[in-house]
Amino acid sequence: MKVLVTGAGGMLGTDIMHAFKEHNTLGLTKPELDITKIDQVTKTIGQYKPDLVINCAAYTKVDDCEINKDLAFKVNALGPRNLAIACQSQAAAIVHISTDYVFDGTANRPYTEFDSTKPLGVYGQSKFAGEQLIKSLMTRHFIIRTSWLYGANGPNFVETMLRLAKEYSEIKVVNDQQGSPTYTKDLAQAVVELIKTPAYGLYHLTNSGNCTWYQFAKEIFRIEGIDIKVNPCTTEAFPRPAPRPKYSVMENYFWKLHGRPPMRDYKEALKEYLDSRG
Ligand SMILES: NC(=O)C1=CN([C@@H]2O[C@H](COP(=O)(O)OP(=O)(O)OC[C@H]3O[C@@H](n4cnc5c(N)ncnc54)[C@H](O)[C@@H]3O)[C@@H](O)[C@H]2O)C=CC1
Repeated sequence: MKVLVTGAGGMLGTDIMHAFKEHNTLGLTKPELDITKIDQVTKTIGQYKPDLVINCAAYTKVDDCEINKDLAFKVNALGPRNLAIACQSQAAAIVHISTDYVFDGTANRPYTEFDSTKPLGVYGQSKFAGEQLIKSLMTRHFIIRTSWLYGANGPNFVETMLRLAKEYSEIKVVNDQQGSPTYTKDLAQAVVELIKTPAYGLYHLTNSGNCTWYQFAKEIFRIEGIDIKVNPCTTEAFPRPAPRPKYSVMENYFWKLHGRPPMRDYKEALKEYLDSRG
């Protein structure tokens, strides 16, 4: 299968490239293909003629999106639209990555793919607009909502905690936001499995289990044997420009209905990630 990966230099994009190395895969970074430029997108996809495009490109700085609203919608909504138009005209399928931030976090049980969305901030709004544009412009789409990503190839929460532990003997971490940390390597492997069938549609895909950021930090330090005092705090005590959902655990319901075993527990995935850092 001929595959084209956008945002191939990003955290998930790099692991997607590894996972798809058995395929005939071309990865393009932002300087090589800017998804906001419709002419570039249609030309590149028209020339390469992929069977599948995997869109890992996004404007992911959640707080910056609040200030740079136009850029957020350009990259996260019009970018996927451009890809959808080009894919549709070349009869290519698309995998598009979306986010738990499409939810407002007021649920008291894991969100399924059937639940209503209500993004709280610009990032979530722009990502949701991207989902809608893809859905309305092409049928052969896999839209994957994932959450709390970490992996070898980008700044992430795990690396931030390990850095802070070198600088401080005591830190505070938010304990009233709950989600499912997900290892980019596991997500990339799940994408490999998913695209084997034409079971198009919307999927929630995360590692199993859930925690607060505070509990996630405690688990990182436990596995690493790091002695640091971690104090739980509220979101209000740690103000950020963009609002975050308090609860964004997602049931991987369609994945389950599709007959797939749950992705492994986040603690097991986290241990493998930490061990791989040496
Ligand atoms: N990091 C996280 O915790 C989560 C991420 N996601 C989604 O997962 C996907 C991958 O995210 P990450 O790998 O973490 O992000 P990342 O920021 O590491 O990678 C995104 C890549 O997109 C590229 N990019 C930005 N604007 C572009 C443009 N106009 N054209 C082409 N490329 C462009 C960047 O250069 C970067 O390499 C994104 O769709 C993101 O919204 C979803 C949930 C959680």
